Amino acid sequence: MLKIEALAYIVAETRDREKWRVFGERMLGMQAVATDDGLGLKMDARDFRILVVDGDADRYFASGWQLPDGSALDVTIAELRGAGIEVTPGDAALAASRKVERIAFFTDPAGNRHELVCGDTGGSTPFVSPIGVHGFKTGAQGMGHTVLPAIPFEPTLKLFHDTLGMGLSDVFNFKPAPDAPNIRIYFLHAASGRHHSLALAEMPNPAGCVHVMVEVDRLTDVGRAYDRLKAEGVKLMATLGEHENDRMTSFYMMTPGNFALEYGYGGISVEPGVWETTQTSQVSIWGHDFSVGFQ
Ligand SMILES: Cc1ccc(O)c(O)c1CC[C@@H]1C(=O)CC[C@]2(C)C(=O)CC[C@@H]12
Ligand SMILES: [Fe+2]
Repeated sequence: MLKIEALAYIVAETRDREKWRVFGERMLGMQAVATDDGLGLKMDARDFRILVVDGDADRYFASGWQLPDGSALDVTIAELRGAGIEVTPGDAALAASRKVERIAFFTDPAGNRHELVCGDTGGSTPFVSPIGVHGFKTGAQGMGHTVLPAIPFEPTLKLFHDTLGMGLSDVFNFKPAPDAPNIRIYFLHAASGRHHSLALAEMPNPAGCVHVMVEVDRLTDVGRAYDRLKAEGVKLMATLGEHENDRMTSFYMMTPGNFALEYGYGGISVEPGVWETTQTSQVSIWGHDFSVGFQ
């Protein structure tokens, strides 16, 4: 049974918090806040949606998944254990770090760390962007989506689709070159109906994440962010474009965590249990030139 509501937060590890602070405020337009054990980037009333903690590498660390309450968390833990996944209850220090009532974590077959959480113990001060971004589209649909490396693909998909019950919104058999083998990218929704909260990509990634997507509530703020790239010295990974599957208008940039971030507007929602899986035939209906990322 699908209990996961949304991607609540992501955690990155860093050797240089200051780089993330400048990137978060000046490039993304989020609010930097000091937390007990890291740097938080605030996108809405929640204390943070991106948490940056100290580590010995600059990479993605974990995905935080929202459960509605403690009993949903217990059920989800039991389902994972029933499928042979080892789940560890988090202690009070970990719950305090993430500002949640309860937390448990597990590693998927591809080696990605996931945190299951319920309850928000942080504050609820309104979001005010330091550079005038109007707002991020979060709420019940969470902070956005994450695309994780998924090799081996089948058991990783099985965990999220069969065991956790996330719905398959769209499947993509991506051909990087005309004669190259297919790379599967499968897009999964949670209960709140964001077109995808998670995508599993059949490709390795040394930083632990292919990209994270955040959505603003005005197209103007995507355009303004695009304009800021050069001044902030941020590397463009894909030009502006609109995806065929979720109709998101976005561009991609590199983060201080060595994974990409998609900054978008206007993605569609799906109705869980009703939506029938689509098969996308192209990355985008216009734009999204990924070749710039390799220059
Ligand atoms: C195809 C697609 C639909 C909706 C999305 O939100 C979305 O991020 C994507 C693109 C996924 C994918 C990626 O992130 C890594 C680089 C990829 C493999 C490409 O080179 C094209 C498609 C890209
Ligand atoms: Fe994306």
